[in-house]
Amino acid sequence: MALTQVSSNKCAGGFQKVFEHDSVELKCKMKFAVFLPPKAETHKCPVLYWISGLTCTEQNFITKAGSQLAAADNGIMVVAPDTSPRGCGVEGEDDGWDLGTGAGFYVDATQEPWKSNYRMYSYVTRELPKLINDNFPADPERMSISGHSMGGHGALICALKNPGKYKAYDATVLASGYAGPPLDILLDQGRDDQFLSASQLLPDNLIAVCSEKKIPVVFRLQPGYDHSYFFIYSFINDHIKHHAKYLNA
Ligand SMILES: N[C@@H](CCC(=O)N[C@@H](CS)C(=O)NCC(=O)O)C(=O)O
Repeated sequence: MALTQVSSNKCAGGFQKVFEHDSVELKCKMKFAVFLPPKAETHKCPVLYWISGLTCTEQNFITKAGSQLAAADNGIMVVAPDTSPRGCGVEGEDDGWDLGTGAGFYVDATQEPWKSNYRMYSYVTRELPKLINDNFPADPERMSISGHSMGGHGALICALKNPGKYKAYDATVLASGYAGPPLDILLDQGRDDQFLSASQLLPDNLIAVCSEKKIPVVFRLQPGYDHSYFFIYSFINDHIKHHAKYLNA
């Protein structure tokens, strides 16, 4: 599958790049960002997939989260795709900010008019990893997944539906039916997150299930922080290190 380079910037000793390609699953052009640490010049590297939240593109994480220095230090490639198909002309896809364009929810839609394009689950778990493994110095045996908000939920459903595929987990939803290899969840939540006070995020449910199932979870309620990338920027180093512990083991 042909990749077109959209941009390339030297960053943290490596390169922050963006590529475009024709997606088979989504039937449209898709962009994704890839950070290549200096180590990738000479070695195969593990890959951390980051999936973003509502309204994001491949740009939000790479321009706002400040992940590149920690990824360079730990020799980790970071792949951040767009959050939905775009420009497919699906009826209703631009009617609201929380469904459709910029809001693909990392699921494979089953109903018309969504089902032929809105296949973000297959895109992030199959098409994109194959593309990365075929075109970059990636070690296909060492991948993990993390995300924010819609992407935090997406990261956990990808992990739970593919036991053993991802080496580390970092998400905000229930793990009650999980029966795969051990999980180790690091969960940061801003105490002043506007979606938390609107009861749209339910970290207490995750904590309850994890204690019941004896799944290790470190939950940190961070005073004063909201839902924004300023919050992500503040704690991304801990999350990169958390993933590196497993990816570089
Ligand atoms: N409804 C608001 C909120 C959207 C929002 O908070 N999106 C989060 C993910 S759920 C985000 O990462 N926004 C992009 C950014 O802050 O760069 C909007 O449309 O701007």
